[in-house]
Amino acid sequence: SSILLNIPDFLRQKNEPIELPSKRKPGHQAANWTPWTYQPFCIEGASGLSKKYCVFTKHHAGRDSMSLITTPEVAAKTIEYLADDPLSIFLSPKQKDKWSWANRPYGVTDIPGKGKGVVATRLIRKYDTFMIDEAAIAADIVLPNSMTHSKKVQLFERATSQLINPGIVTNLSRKATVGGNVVDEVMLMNSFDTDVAEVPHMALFPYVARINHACRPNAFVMFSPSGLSVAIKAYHDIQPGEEITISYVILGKTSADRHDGLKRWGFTCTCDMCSASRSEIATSDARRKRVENAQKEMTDAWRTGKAQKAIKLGHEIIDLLEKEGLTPMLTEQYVILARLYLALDERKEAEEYSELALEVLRNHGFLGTADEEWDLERLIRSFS
Ligand SMILES: C[S@@+](CC[C@H](N)C(=O)[O-])C[C@H]1O[C@@H](n2cnc3c(N)ncnc32)[C@H](O)[C@@H]1O
Repeated sequence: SSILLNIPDFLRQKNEPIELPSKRKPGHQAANWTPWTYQPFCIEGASGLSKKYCVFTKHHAGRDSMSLITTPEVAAKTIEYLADDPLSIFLSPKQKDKWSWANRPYGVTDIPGKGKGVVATRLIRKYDTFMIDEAAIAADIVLPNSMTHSKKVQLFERATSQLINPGIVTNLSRKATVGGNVVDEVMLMNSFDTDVAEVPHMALFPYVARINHACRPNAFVMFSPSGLSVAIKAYHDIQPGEEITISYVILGKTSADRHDGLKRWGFTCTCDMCSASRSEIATSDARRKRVENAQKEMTDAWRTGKAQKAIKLGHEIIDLLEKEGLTPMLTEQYVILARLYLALDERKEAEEYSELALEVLRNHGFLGTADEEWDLERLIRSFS
């Protein structure tokens, strides 16, 4: 078998009840698997893949505890992030003072046709950060393909059972029957793609996992540098009673592409845009297709020295994005226009578009929480 021997398991007599590996006792001399709470439990990948994947659990990390299913290399790189305080990452000192985990402006409730969902219980203001969450489980994305099903299930079950509160994960299963498993019923339908130590992982954020998808969402997800915590921010004012939604797929896609992107989540989307009339969907798709084509034309025009044409296309794209309500996608266009104007030595226009880009970026929280100085040059440098 390619399962690496786990000594405590190996020594266990047949029929002996399965026990979790012993936890480090407080004050006890640290074992060599520090800082993890349990001895890492490892399984090799499929034959031909030399990588081994292990479960690394840490209690009192994240919300209460966190399990990573990843390579020892990635696990080693995440150690420096385990004590991160997500409030300091996502909130300004003033916002942090006002933050309360108990007094949340939303609740979880049944939503017809979608299972459960999250609904605002108070007014949530445009650009407010109103939910902060930390991964309970994060797993290397190649795992679902590179291993036999039973090995995967073993790793995910171990990752879950070693958490302080496994219910936070298992409660997300929509199956009423017992005998299911975490990977098929919870991870695949509830996790988000995130980079951990620059390696793509799927991460389960138990509170965010209750937020349903909408193609024109009222909120969005921001990841921390470690990829292990997230903040949810409002795109616009959200009224009490309104369902909170995020997009599970990249913004700006046509209905067919959104449909493809949502396949792995295993549901037929019933959001406003998916249930709109054929003609409304066609109008929106036509604009989005035009954005894609105009972006290509703009790049070509720029490459062949037709700066005026590129600028004209840039304005057309901005107009289409505004009509589609795709504000976050405007920043890139503003930056491109700033660069084009700068190249033509039209400094005033360049500054104008740089200001517009910075405003959207700042509002969305992408410039961090500190009052750093940003100007045209720095903006262009960071985007090139
Ligand atoms: C991340 S979970 C969201 C919370 C979930 N509704 C629950 O009850 O736990 C994703 C699942 O919610 C449902 N869902 C999310 N967005 C939906 C939508 N726009 N239309 C229909 N079902 C949706 C699907 O069953 C999907 O697999």
